[in-house]
Amino acid sequence: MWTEKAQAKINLTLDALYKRPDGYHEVEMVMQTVDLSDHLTFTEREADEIALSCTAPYIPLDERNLVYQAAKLMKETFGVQKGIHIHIDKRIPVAAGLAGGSSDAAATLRGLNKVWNLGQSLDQLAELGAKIGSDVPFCMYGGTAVARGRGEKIERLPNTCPMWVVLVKPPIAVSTAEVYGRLRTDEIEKHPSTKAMVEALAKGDLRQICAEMGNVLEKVTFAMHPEVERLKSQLLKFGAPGAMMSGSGPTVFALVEREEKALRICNALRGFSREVYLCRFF
Ligand SMILES: C[C@](O)(CO)[C@H](O)COP(=O)(O)OP(=O)(O)OC[C@H]1O[C@@H](n2ccc(N)nc2=O)[C@H](O)[C@@H]1O
Ligand SMILES: Nc1ncnc2c1ncn2[C@@H]1O[C@H](COP(=O)(O)OP(=O)(O)OP(=O)(O)O)[C@@H](O)[C@H]1O
Repeated sequence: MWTEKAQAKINLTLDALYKRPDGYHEVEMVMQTVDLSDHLTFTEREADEIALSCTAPYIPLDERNLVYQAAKLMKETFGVQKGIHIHIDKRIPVAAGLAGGSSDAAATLRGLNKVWNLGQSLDQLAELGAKIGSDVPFCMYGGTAVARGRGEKIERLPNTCPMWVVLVKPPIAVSTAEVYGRLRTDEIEKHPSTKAMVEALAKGDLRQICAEMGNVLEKVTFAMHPEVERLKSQLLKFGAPGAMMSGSGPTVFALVEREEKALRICNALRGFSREVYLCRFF
């Protein structure tokens, strides 16, 4: 038996430069993992099959699950003729913009690399993970990083100071494909600056980090779901120095330096939302 943690991520910046001929957007994003994680347990089984179980009842346990896809990819790539049972203890909210599925897929590649003794490096696993989804390579490494290309080209950054993060997820699901599909890159008013965010992180200056946050998908998701923008305004109203939507949403997050203040904001938000999480950069 082997266990792996799959960390959630937030986007500190998300910029889309243009739509590529392959349908994906060329992006530039500063990404950060937080200590909110799914726990995956791997148990070898007799029959040469992939079997999944999950604590969340509404998640598919077949080929639609990114964990299944990751296990199948490992079996096919390395010709493994062994069975595996993977249990997902789901703690990351689903379809939230927190890369839950992508991080589970990355954890599956890492886990099976160990269980089946395949000897692959993290870089090799990240390259393989890109076949499953654009966020998987970043999730392979975690920490702080710049992601480019369609998200799969990762430049790792040194760890920054461990800020507190308040996450709030409204009770709606957002399709990443639909949000990107509605984005018009020629109409983007302000592109976030990767360079300025990287400098702010290197200094560990929360005010500056908050000032440099930007996500070009916010406008699209806010237009579809005004309650997401309202939650962001509430985070700011309750005293967060900076707040933004993560990925394609609908989760919004606030960065806070001190734990007491983060707890105060969490408590205030609980009056408006059932899904409020307190975590830290990880
Ligand atoms: C929104 C983010 O989560 C931010 O980190 C990512 O950019 C999306 O990552 P992801 O969910 O792993 O995305 P994928 O599963 O690869 O793609 C889902 C869909 O989003 C759109 N997509 C995704 C990534 C990208 N750079 N450009 C896109 O236009 C495509 O329509 C694609 O079919
Ligand atoms: N292991 C998994 N965990 C969660 N959802 C999964 C998983 N595998 C497949 N899915 C499906 O993928 C969809 C998106 O879920 P996920 O939690 O990965 O979204 P997300 O947090 O928005 O990810 P991203 O930020 O990468 O776009 C859900 O509708 C879910 O049914």
